[in-house]
Amino acid sequence: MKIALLGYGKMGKTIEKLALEKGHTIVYKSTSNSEEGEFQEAEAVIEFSSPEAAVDNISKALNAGIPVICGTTGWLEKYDEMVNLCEKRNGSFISASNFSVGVNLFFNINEYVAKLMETWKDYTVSVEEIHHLQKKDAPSGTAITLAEDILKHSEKERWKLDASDKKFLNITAKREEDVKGTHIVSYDSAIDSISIKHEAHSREGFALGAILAAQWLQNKKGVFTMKDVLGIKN
Ligand SMILES: NC(=O)C1=CN([C@@H]2O[C@H](COP(=O)(O)OP(=O)(O)OC[C@H]3O[C@@H](n4cnc5c(N)ncnc54)[C@H](OP(=O)(O)O)[C@@H]3O)[C@@H](O)[C@H]2O)C=CC1
Ligand SMILES: O=C(O)C1=N[C@H](C(=O)O)C[C@H](O)C1
Repeated sequence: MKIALLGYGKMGKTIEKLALEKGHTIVYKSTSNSEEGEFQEAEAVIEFSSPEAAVDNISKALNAGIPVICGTTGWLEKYDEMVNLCEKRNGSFISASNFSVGVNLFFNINEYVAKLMETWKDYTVSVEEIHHLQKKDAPSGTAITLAEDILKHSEKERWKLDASDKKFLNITAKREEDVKGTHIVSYDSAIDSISIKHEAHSREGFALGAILAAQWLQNKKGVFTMKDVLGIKN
């Protein structure tokens, strides 16, 4: 597969290394605004850049008729706009807050636990995420996905970063040296606590998932999720 990397930082470089090991070719890589024509020969665009750059990059790739895998977080208020553009262009698009297999399994575990805990009102649910010091967005995209899945089974109004009011689902975001990505969902009562945790040991899981998604998307049209790629059912 001929891959264009829009965003060539920590993730772009990890994807390049693993893609080359798997026999793919990197035909283009960029750390700034691109013109559509520059990556026209790519069979997949893999976009891991910044919240400010993602929409422009995705739009250019969809307009160029190239399947897009987007891992960038922090731009989701424009997600529907990108879905509409993909449909208009008869394109192919997958965006995920987290491409690792482990986290996508964890999403299902989270929903299962949320359903189970729905009737046990003595427990207060909260989400905590810990990432490296360079991360630009907070809370993480993964924490937002976890919170939104919990909210389907909760009376909380919505999630909120550093919420003290019990009507909100509290998300805490911590930044520590070199943490690749840790997410903890806790249910606390006066008597005890229950928690589930996912901890990434490297960025390879995210990168492998993005390459897998790019391969899976070849010759498919539409907007898909990582659950489609992995065949995970709710
Ligand atoms: N969905 C998932 O599984 C995962 C998602 N992420 C997300 O991916 C994104 C990138 O993460 P990470 O690689 O760690 O971040 P980095 O900061 O290490 O890399 C981002 C790269 O994007 C470049 N960039 C900035 N503007 C543009 C632009 N207009 N076009 C192309 N590239 C641009 C930056 O260049 P410069 O340094 O010159 O500014 C940099 O090379 C983040 O949003 C992060 O949250 C991260 C891991 C997993
Ligand atoms: O910025 C990161 O590093 C990560 N970002 C994603 C997120 O915001 O959830 C995924 C992963 O946790 C690493």
